[in-house]
Amino acid sequence: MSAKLKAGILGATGTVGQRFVILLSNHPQFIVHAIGASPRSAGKRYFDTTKWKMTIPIPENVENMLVSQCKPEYFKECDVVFSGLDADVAGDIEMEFLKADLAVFSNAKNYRRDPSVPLIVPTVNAAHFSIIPYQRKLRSLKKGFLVTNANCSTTGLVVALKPLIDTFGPLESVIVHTMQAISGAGYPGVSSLDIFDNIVPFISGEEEKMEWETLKILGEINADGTAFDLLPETRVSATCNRVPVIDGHLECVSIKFKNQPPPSPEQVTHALENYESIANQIGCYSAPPKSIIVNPEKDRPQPRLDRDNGNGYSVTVGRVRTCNVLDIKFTLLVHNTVLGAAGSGILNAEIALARGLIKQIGL
Ligand SMILES: NC(=O)C1=CN([C@@H]2O[C@H](COP(=O)(O)OP(=O)(O)OC[C@H]3O[C@@H](n4cnc5c(N)ncnc54)[C@H](OP(=O)(O)O)[C@@H]3O)[C@@H](O)[C@H]2O)C=CC1
Ligand SMILES: N[C@@H](CC(=O)OP(=O)(O)O)C(=O)O
Repeated sequence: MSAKLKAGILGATGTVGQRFVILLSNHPQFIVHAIGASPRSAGKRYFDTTKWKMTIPIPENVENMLVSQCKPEYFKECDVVFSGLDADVAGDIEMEFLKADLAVFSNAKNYRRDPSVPLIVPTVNAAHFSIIPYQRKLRSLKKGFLVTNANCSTTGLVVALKPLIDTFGPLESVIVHTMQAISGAGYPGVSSLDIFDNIVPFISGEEEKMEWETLKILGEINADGTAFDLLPETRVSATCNRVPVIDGHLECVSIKFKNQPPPSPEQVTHALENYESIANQIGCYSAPPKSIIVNPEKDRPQPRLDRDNGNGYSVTVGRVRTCNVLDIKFTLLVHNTVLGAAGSGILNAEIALARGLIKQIGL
């Protein structure tokens, strides 16, 4: 395959869409070919209709592109379609794109629980791509498929839990408290009067998503690639808070292992530091050199200082220590719009490409 694959972005004007635009500029395998948003934006130049909130300018190849409606006919030349659509509309639109036999990588929550749709955090459960042949058969697709990535807070959590389960066996319980950035709520999102000088101890639906998605992602796919088995026996309890930070979700995690006695904090640190994901092993362009960075300083990770580690694709862990109630506790940080959203979609597409699942249109 020589030329770059043509990428479409649905919801290109939004918080996640803007991150897609940044991460795809200068990508060696994908080039932005079509962008879509709501009827409010359709027909306008990207520069004119987007409330650009990134700290670097709009890439030149996209600023003058015309935004189209999110209809498959405008994206039929795209080899891959990334969706950063609002969940209120993602369900219907993504299904139309799937029916048009396009390869869709979705950030929205709508299909994460679908039994034939994989929920993939690229540095955790790339093995779940094996459901795609079954999904295609089920829906009579030749080259299209739908892959979802996870809720942003769930993403950070499962990256840290994966090497611990692999090394020390099943977890009995996980208790997590989040401090989530405002960019997680999109734009304009949380009103300044609610979040300035304040913390909001509620994010609608977030705790339920963390508690359920963790079990699908860390569970197994069955031997014939036709179903997911949720992680058995592990109970997850999440409490989610919105804090006045722009990007980067911080999470305080306590865990109890099934096998006793549990590993020491040093053994846990070693397992986290030495974790290598499939995305690394196959040499994906966006895979960070280390999926997990353990920072030994006593007051890290911190959102402003650590969210860009691994270009936003690494999860940073710190404060690994004994828990007096469960076994081990630690703090982690995930960049919510990179690994927690657009970055996962792109890295998932890189893995799908390496696995031969994406067929270039016109070749
Ligand atoms: N922000 C984050 O950290 C994360 C977000 N997600 C998920 O990603 C998705 C996008 O989130 P986010 O970027 O924050 O949201 P935003 O509200 O910032 O952006 C929403 C996007 O959807 C488009 N849109 C709205 N209505 C329609 C419509 N009727 N037809 C077509 N397009 C429409 C908007 O276009 P327009 O500008 O024209 O209105 C905009 O491009 C959501 O499903 C969210 O849950 C997932 C993980 C993390
Ligand atoms: N709810 C997350 C962002 C998000 O949109 O998540 P989801 O894709 O699971 O709906 C946050 O507020 O930080």
